[in-house]
Amino acid sequence: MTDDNYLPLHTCHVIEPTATINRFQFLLHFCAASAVLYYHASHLFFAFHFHLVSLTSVSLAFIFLADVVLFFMWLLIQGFPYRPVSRSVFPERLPDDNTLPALDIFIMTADPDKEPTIEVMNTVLSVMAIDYPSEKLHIYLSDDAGADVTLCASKEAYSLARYWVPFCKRFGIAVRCPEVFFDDSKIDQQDSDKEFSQERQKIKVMYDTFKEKIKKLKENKYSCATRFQKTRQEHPSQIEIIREEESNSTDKEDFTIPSLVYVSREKRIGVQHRFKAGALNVLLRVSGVITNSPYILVLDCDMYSNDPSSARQAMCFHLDSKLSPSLAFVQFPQEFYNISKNDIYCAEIRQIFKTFWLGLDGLRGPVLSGTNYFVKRCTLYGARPGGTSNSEEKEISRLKHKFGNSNEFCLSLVEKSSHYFDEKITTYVNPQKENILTLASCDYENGTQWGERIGYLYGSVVEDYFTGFHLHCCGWVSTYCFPSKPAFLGNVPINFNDTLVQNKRWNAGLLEVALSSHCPLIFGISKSFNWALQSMCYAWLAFWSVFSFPLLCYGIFPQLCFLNGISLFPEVTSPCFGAFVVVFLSSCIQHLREVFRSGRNLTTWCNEQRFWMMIGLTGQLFAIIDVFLKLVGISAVNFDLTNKTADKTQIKRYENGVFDFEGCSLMLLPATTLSLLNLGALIGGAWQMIKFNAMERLFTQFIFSCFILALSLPLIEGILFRQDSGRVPPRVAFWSLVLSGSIILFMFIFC
Ligand SMILES: O=c1ccn([C@@H]2O[C@H](COP(=O)(O)OP(=O)(O)O[C@H]3O[C@H](CO)[C@@H](O)[C@H](O)[C@H]3O)[C@@H](O)[C@H]2O)c(=O)[nH]1
Ligand SMILES: [Mn+2]
Repeated sequence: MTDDNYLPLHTCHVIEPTATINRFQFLLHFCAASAVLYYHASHLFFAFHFHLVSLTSVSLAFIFLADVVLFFMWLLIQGFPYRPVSRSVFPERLPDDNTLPALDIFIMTADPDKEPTIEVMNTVLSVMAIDYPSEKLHIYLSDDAGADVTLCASKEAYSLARYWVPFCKRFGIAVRCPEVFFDDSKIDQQDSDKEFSQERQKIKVMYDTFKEKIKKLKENKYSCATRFQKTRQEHPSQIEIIREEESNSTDKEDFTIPSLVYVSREKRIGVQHRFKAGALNVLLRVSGVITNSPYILVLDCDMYSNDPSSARQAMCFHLDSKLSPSLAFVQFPQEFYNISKNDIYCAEIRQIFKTFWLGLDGLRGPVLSGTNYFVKRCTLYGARPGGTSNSEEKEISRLKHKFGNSNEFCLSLVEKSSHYFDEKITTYVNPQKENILTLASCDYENGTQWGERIGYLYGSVVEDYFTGFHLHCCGWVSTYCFPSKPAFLGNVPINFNDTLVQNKRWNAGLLEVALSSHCPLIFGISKSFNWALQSMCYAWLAFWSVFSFPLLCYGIFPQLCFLNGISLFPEVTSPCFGAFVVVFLSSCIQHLREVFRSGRNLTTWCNEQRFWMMIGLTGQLFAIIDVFLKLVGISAVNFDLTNKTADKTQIKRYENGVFDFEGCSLMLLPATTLSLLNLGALIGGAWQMIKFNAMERLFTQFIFSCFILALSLPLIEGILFRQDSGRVPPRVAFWSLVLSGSIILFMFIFC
């Protein structure tokens, strides 16, 4: 092919005029925010001059500190809007199928109660049927619970796949997750093709039987022979290669189906198992000796494949000869199937997936996001971009030092494809089982570099962010593939407590990285301009939880001052007031522009403002406490699994956009207390404002309190007016009433 008729596999362009407007807005906001900081600083100086300790001076001090933190975070966030890009891919230009690389798919599950087996199996079936040569696809299911039901269900799923996969490929089914396909409510067209309808009916019966079997498995009526006495916390490693039987070939038509490997690593009480990162590292090793595909797709168990062409889309980047030598992974957005129209918990994570990652894509690439990414295997083994390894690095004894004492695994590092798997005849030569089981044992990693330099990194419960950051630091880049049809769809928590627990984990994990030796502020910031911006973005995420500090300050001091008729902000008629208005409006407009650009509306804007406030005062605050407790050695930060089940009342409340606080712990207390305090201050302050005719002086604080009240309405309602089980738990309501009441009383008595 000559250069003239070379057709690119993908294109990329900067999103304009957004990028230019963003830069202009930066200048405007910078000036106004500096003026506000100057105003606060000078007032603080005068206040301290007159009274060292008074409500006014203390409040001004905290508001000043809060603004400094906000300003710092605002500076860090500037990398995201600097150069947003959008990409297109052309999978039809890929070389023919037999030159496509092999792909291992990792699916992670950890608890059959919180993660319904049928959903996990739907994920498995959906990826088995993707549009990619079956003999080049290998699916690995990691089961951290070591649950028999998952193993048995996998075998059942495999049997079903022998019909499901050919059916999908023959009729070119658009969504290859059986549950979605057979969900009658989602079928929009009456298909007249008789053969198709007959086949569909036949497979539907099979699928229903399959579901029935799994239900029985769960009820223990249907048993599957087990060899071990197992519990979730303690079980030996177990690996089963579920593969195609040579017989029965008449049913299978011309299609082979991908292999499925069930992996449950060893677990022992008292031994750290490193959560998802630990499970991923086991899969890396086990798959290394079985199939050793050069690319890996990682999926959470609830993320089914919604577009069978996703692997080919990803290959448009990985197979581009220019980009490929430095490309570590292709990230797809996380999108969700069970989000309600209201999306009160902002589960869409719009800002991350619809704005920030587009921005990072224009720098060195998006953050590794846990699921929906296609990573190049060797990058996880510590390889450097474009680097050729010297012969020393290929010496098995040296490799063992880093990678552990397995001949098989170390051989897999130097050989292109594993000797256990013969690609031509697509059957496994049965690997020596003992050797593979060792790779999944608790002790294998002792004394090796796994988790520190190799594989997924330990040390943070956001193993994805941490590992991706490490890859970027090693010089790799990533790309963001955001097709209009969602490539994968997952499940979001639909009550406030689950959302809170999830957000707390993310924030704690990010803060762990911020406080580690890998702090993005130190790491890599001086390499180049793009790198500096990229590191700032990483740092913004790492320090995300510090937003709780300005939120606490703004939730306490303006209210206390308003209650006492003290003014914290300039009068409406003063020229300084303008700077405050510009800062406030500019940040609102920036946010609104983002929301509209993501195809969302004013409701999303309100929801995000409210959610930001609520999480800042709960999840983020407790994340800081969690990390602090870890630092002083009192407790560890845990990976609390997100619940993926819900009952009917919960679903109904969620669909109706009603906040569901059921099950919330005292973690909710700061948010509820401050919302009541704001309500009290608003009433008391407004009364004072009228009585002393201080409209002009206190107007800003009045408006500010009204704004907070509007944001905190669901909390107020949940404490004071609701009776259903989704209200704020009585224990939390009681304590927040006591606390906010005492603060207000204290103010009346002593100030
Ligand atoms: O010890 C564990 C804990 C979790 N998981 C699996 O990890 C996945 C993600 O867990 P989930 O509870 O669904 O967490 P989320 O908060 O929804 O996950 C987000 O955040 C995680 C980091 O905290 C990332 O790993 C995920 O990919 C990302 O979707 C699930 O498939 C789990 O089965 C394990 O395999 N072992
Ligand atoms: Mn999840």
